[in-house]
Amino acid sequence: MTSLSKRYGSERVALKDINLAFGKGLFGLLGPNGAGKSTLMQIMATVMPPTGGTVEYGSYRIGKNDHEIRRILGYLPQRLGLYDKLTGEEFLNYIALLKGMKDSAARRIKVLEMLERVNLQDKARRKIKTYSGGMKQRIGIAQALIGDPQVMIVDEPTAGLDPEERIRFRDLLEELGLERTILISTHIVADIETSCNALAVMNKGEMVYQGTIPQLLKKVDGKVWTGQLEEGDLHGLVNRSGIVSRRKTATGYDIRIVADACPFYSAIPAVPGLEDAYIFLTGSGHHA
Ligand SMILES: Nc1ncnc2c1ncn2[C@@H]1O[C@H](COP(=O)(O)OP(=O)(O)OP(=O)(O)O)[C@@H](O)[C@H]1O
Repeated sequence: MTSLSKRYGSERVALKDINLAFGKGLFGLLGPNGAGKSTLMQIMATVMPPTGGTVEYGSYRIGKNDHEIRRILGYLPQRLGLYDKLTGEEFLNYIALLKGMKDSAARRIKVLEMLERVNLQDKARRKIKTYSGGMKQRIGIAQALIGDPQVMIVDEPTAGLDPEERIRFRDLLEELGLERTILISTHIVADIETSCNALAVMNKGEMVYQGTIPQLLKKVDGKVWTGQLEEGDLHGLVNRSGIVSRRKTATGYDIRIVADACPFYSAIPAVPGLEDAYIFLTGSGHHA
């Protein structure tokens, strides 16, 4: 994508001059709420036109070849309207029909294959309203997979999932990423830390980083500190938006913070992690 931009009305700029490229595998799009991730994904999924710039899938271009693009694309939006009264199997059958699979026998085979792929074959005949959050997300992935897309766009898929479901879902995406391009957006660093090699970080409509995780970690080398602060000293801290974590102790706080120089007298350098780099780029730390 080249020089992509999006304005809502005349005032709100949701995307500013975004340039991004990706190949096969899992690609993470990380950013705080309101960064513009959903806007970017909706444009990529041909759901909404950009105000400027271009998006290309090989030789196809958004706005010109939308029909062709939709055939190679699977999309799981942030809020997928699921038909609660349908069973998982009925829902997938309906989506397959919408995607143009007219032959009912072929459709049935496809639906069963998808249910197995996301490990919901045992729940196929249960109504979606009885599904857990994780199961709903997996049926969401199954619907996106019908048509065997080369590219999948998955918007904040782990929101509202418990830790166990989150890991299971991450494993599923990792497996699916072996065969195709998957773009996954999240504001939770742990969602992409172990599974994505390449990532982009967005903040306030701008792309503030694009590259690999090891390259990103190098940016914060020597800038991460840990130490204890007395209760009253916390508010005197200059770079509070750099606070990565803050844990209350009997006498004050255990602090982890990103700062160019030693932020307080007892702070010692720490080995950087992705969360530190994310706070460094977006300044979305725990404002004390
Ligand atoms: N339909 C809309 N009309 C006006 N402004 C919008 C619209 N949709 C999004 N925005 C604004 O555009 C900006 C980017 O929103 P977007 O939903 O793309 O961010 P996000 O990174 O996906 O965050 P979230 O995870 O909270 O959805 C925000 O300031 C948001 O308020």
